[in-house]
Amino acid sequence: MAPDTLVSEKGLTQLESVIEVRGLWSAFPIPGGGQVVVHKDLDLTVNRGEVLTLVGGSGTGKTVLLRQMLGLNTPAKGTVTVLGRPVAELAGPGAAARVGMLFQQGALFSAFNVLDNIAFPLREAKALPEELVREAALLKLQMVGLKPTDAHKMPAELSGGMIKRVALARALVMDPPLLMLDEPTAGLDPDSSDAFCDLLQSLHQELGLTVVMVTHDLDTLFALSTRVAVLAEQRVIIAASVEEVLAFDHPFIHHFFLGERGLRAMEMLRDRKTAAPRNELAKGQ
Ligand SMILES: Nc1ncnc2c1ncn2[C@@H]1O[C@H](COP(=O)(O)OP(=O)(O)OP(=O)(O)O)[C@@H](O)[C@H]1O
Repeated sequence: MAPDTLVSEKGLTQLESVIEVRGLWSAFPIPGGGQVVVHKDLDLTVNRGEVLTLVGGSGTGKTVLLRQMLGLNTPAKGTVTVLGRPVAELAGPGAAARVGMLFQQGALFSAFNVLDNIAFPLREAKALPEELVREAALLKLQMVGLKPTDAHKMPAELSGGMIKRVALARALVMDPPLLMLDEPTAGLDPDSSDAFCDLLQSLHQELGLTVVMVTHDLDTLFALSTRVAVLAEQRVIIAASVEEVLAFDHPFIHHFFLGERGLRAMEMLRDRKTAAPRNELAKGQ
């Protein structure tokens, strides 16, 4: 069976790809001459409605791959297509309507209050009158579990979990179909991390989002991923279900998943399989 097909109740269904990375080479010049090649002939497909998690050792190029999928880095060779168009077209006006990005540090504007941070992409697009901009931003504020009374708080007054929620509301303010998350739960305590995972999962289901995520956190990976792509040897060595990835024989996979914390997370996965499935959308793909 082709990798991008699955058998549904209705028969064989072709999955719709949202991102296609083909033959990608990413390289950076080294001071004094030469270059470091991060990706070499890398292929990856992201399908509509999935939560695809990128994992790999430090320096394997996860962030560079996310940046390539946002059009922020330029391929040395190969192509990146997002929503059927060359990724270079993503940059510039209207980009936030196509892809929402949650950066690792939240990256809020410290001089703007919560509401103005959320409203920023809408104001920049100059597509709506001010009244509607405020209304849309307030709606997203509530969607991420914040209260209207939080609207006028400044970033310095917020907890780590609240900063992530504001950054998420801002990433979603233009209703993009595609969301990229770089270490979404990094820096959060376990309770805030679980709460943020639950929020991401319910938004993924309610909004039908396609999500690409980089994370080192196995709890987050197991809670959210419908597929996992492993970066090693300058390419994606496997992109498959968690179970298939676990069965794949590679030193990084052994180290990452089968160490002490990996075994704990796998127990979680087993518990999850015996309980009601958390991700209905993943099932319906
Ligand atoms: N702008 C740049 N100039 C030069 N080298 C870069 C640049 N951006 C990334 N690199 C190099 O590319 C490699 C991959 O970096 P990247 O940040 O994507 O790794 P990563 O897999 O996300 O790592 P980590 O898990 O540690 O965050 C690293 O060797 C990094 O030094």
